[in-house]
Amino acid sequence: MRQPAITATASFQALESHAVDAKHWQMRQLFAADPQRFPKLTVDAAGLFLDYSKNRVDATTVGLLLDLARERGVEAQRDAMFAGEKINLTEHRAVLHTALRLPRDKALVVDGQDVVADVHAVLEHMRDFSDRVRSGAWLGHSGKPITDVVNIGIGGSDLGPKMVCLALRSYAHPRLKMHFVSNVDGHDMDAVLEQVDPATTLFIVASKTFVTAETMLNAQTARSWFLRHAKEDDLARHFVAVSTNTEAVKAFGIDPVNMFPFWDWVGGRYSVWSSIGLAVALSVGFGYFNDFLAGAHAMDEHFRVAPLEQNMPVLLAMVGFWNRQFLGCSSLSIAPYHQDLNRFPAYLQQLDMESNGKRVTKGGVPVDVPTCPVVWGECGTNAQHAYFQLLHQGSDVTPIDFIAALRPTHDLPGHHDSLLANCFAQSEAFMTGKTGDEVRADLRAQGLGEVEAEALVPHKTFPGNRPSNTILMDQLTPPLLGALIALYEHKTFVQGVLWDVNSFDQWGVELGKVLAKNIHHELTGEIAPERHDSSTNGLIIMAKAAQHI
Ligand SMILES: O=P(O)(O)OC[C@H]1O[C@H](O)[C@H](O)[C@@H](O)[C@@H]1O
Repeated sequence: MRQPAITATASFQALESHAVDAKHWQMRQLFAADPQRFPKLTVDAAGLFLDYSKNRVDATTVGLLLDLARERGVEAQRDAMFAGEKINLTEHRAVLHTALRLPRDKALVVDGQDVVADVHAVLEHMRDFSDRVRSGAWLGHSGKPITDVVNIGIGGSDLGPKMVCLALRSYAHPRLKMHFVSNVDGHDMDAVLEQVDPATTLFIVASKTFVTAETMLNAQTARSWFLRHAKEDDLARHFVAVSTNTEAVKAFGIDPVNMFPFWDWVGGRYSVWSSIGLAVALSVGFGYFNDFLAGAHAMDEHFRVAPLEQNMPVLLAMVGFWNRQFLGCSSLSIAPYHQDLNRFPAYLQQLDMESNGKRVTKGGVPVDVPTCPVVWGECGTNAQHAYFQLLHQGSDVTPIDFIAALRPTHDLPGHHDSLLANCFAQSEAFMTGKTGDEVRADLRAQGLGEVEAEALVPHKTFPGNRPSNTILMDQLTPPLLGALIALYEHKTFVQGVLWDVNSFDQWGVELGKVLAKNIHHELTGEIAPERHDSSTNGLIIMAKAAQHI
């Protein structure tokens, strides 16, 4: 059913009127006026805690935002996704990453097929394989156990497994070193190959389509390198594939016995829960991988049944929408105060920006409001010493999601309190800021004269009133990491529903791929690069000239 333009809905218009004043509210005053603000604007789900009280919202704002969620059909569309309806309209596909984490005793029939049974059959294969590699029963061609695993994939076939392996570092198998090669830039592969021994290395070629140019070239390079040290017959002990494309896997020379399938209803950026997570299962073991799935399932169940007022993904999405729409925030910064979540901002970039980086509705007309903000970030406290300056005093307001674990997974004394102190202090500073009068008083107390003090006041003033969310968990465990990722998946889904975009295609990546193929022919062949604009022609000519030096 075609949705009306969002600006034409009654709830959006009610929000617009409310925002006239509300967007100027001072959070300092909101906190001072209501001692219950923290308990009112916080929520628990699946082991996670979300504090969204440091946003320019109150209970009325949240109520109006939830009216909008209802009017846009978030609940019905959520149910359609969970039921396996083909909500990815431009590709005529269901969207069922949630089915990848359904327990074995559930059933979900899509196109006459029980997908839960299919999922668990592949999970069994992953369990068996990962157990054998981890125990040392799976041997390389010279009879030695595997010591290094190289995941070759890009986008969703890289960011998920890489981020999760890093995040669950403290659960990793001591013998297995994980490597990830994604870039077509040979330096990426080169840096890994120089560290590994062909006799003890397992390559996972991970690609949903098994046609992605970067992955295919990297896989061929790995294969040629391997065959310089071993025989064709040895390949089966060192190369496995993860894909939906059995024919292409066979054509590459990987025995389908060593292939871990998944399905077209799993989007690349939602695929870490599928066999794309094989690297994770190898690193942390199948038991923890299962716990990771269970944590995501707990968040799924919360998202599916919790009333919108207590629904964490919905609240996170709606507050994000408020900031984007009414405060004009065009970017969102992710600040994990956990070094093991180092790759989480990069993971969220693909999840959010590839899903909702769209400008037309499902019906093909322009969305009449701004859509997905730019998502970016870095771990705290490092980020504080790099770009937090701009977040505190720059001319744009950038909301921040702080993410932290209350307890560390290391036992080094003295670090964790300092980390958390910084995390909480930053959200406090973004909210309260520091007024000119406060700066003035400080400077005078330090003994500065009036002229000198006045000259410094504007530079040392913090506007404050800058929004942030804080997401806390007990420890970064497999289930809580699963819940965290699922939280953001569903947040992305809800925002896609508001904007009425298809969050599950990514046509925007295609044009560059086609043009790169053309230019590649020109760089490597005799074709004169004169079909382009003068800039592109000029760059191609420079590259060709340099290669002939
Ligand atoms: O897994 P693959 O089929 O190799 O795709 C890898 C990636 O490349 C594509 O260009 C898409 O933009 C991503 O959504 C996808 O995750």
